[in-house]
Amino acid sequence: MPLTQLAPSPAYICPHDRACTYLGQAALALDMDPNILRILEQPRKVVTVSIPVLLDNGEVQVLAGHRVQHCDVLGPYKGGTRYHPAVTLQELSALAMLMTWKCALVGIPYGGAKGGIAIDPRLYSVRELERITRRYTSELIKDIGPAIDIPAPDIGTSSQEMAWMMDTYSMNVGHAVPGVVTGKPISIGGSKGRAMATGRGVMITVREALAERGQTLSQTRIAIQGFGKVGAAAAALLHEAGAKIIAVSDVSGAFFAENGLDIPALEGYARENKGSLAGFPDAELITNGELLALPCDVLIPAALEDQITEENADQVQAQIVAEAANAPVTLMGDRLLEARGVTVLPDILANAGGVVVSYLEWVQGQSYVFWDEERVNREMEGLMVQAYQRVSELAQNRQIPLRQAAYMLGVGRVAEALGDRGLYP
Ligand SMILES: NC(=O)c1ccc[n+]([C@@H]2O[C@H](COP(=O)([O-])OP(=O)(O)OC[C@H]3O[C@@H](n4cnc5c(N)ncnc54)[C@H](OP(=O)(O)O)[C@@H]3O)[C@@H](O)[C@H]2O)c1
Ligand SMILES: N[C@@H](CCC(=O)O)C(=O)O
Repeated sequence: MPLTQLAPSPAYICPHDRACTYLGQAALALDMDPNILRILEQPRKVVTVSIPVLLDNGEVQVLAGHRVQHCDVLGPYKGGTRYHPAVTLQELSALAMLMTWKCALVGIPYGGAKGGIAIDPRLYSVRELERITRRYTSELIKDIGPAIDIPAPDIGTSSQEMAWMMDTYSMNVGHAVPGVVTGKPISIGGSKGRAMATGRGVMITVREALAERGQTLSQTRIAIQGFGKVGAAAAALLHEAGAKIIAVSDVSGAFFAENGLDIPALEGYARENKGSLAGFPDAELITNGELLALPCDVLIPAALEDQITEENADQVQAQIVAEAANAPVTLMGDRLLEARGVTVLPDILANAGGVVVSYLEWVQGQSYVFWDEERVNREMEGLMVQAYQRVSELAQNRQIPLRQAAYMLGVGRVAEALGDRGLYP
């Protein structure tokens, strides 16, 4: 297919087609060999396994577990494991591709992957979740490993699932293999700083974007959708840096305070309330949709995909949208924001702090040396600032959006490596 046929079209709406559209744009701008493009459009391996799980009531439920491995040209596949009812192979395929560009953009030697199971983890007991995770890991035993594919947390999973995965893998091979997952507890080789890493990376990219406009985080008004591992960490660090967090949300709704929320109070409330913000008293309850349209300087979607679309992009009042979530803006939403002059900090840049510290965790584990948190944060900040500056410089030189610049850098690095390794082994 000629490259010109891959120009963006509103018909490309599903997550995988959207990812391919951005890839196609980058390929055109890079004048990339069409054979390389054909290879990069498809995942290299898609694994679906059957997971029979014994429920606490004695019934057996059979779940489908997936792992999509997009590209391992630069190193082992890398990416999160998602437990969420909306998980589909097509979604994982798009998210795996994003991981490839993300790792390449920040210059870490990984490819891209994503795995998941279409369940709502809140409907299962801890023991059921353990059985699901262990069986999922056993079924994937030949497809994961420190030199093959290294899972990490994503929506609905945490350091606990990573500990079960590490233990199951280790039992299968007969010795402890901490490097098979990242985002694991510190007691079994996790890294200091990993829990806050994605939120810290978001804070750093927002800070850099503001600095380019001659602004600082202090008193900047920020709305954050999602108060999970990423959203809550971003809120805490931005609040600490002096920003005014005027709204945060979870599935129960959004919580707004014109003069700024008390983020430590929200964190404490969520901790006491099984992670939920439902019923938080010291804020006005609004909807997640209303949060996206609040007058603010920076909007941070940190929950699910497809939150800013052609339906609501016109209502966004922020001047900067920082994609803490993966793919929170649809293709048409992105075009509308761009047309209105809103700066979008793309997911593969803005949320890369998590995988950067995953890499640092893996490096520490491989070398049996563990760093203090200050060192981890410093190393991560160096890679994030460097990536931001390269993306911003290319965007300014070419007069293109930051997303296109980020894709050109990420895709370009992978394409170069693919060409150097040889296309037709
Ligand atoms: N974890 C990482 O290291 C990492 C790194 C890079 C990117 N990301 C991306 O960041 C995003 C969030 O991941 P996470 O790890 O923070 O997941 P998480 O810990 O499971 O948190 C997800 C958050 O989103 C909220 N949410 C879910 N559905 C929602 C809805 N319909 N409307 C509003 N809020 C909703 C959840 O609320 P409830 O708690 O009430 O369900 C929760 O606050 C994902 O796109 C993920 O791929 C994660
Ligand atoms: N799930 C996260 C983290 C991946 C990792 O650390 O491997 C992401 O989307 O970037």
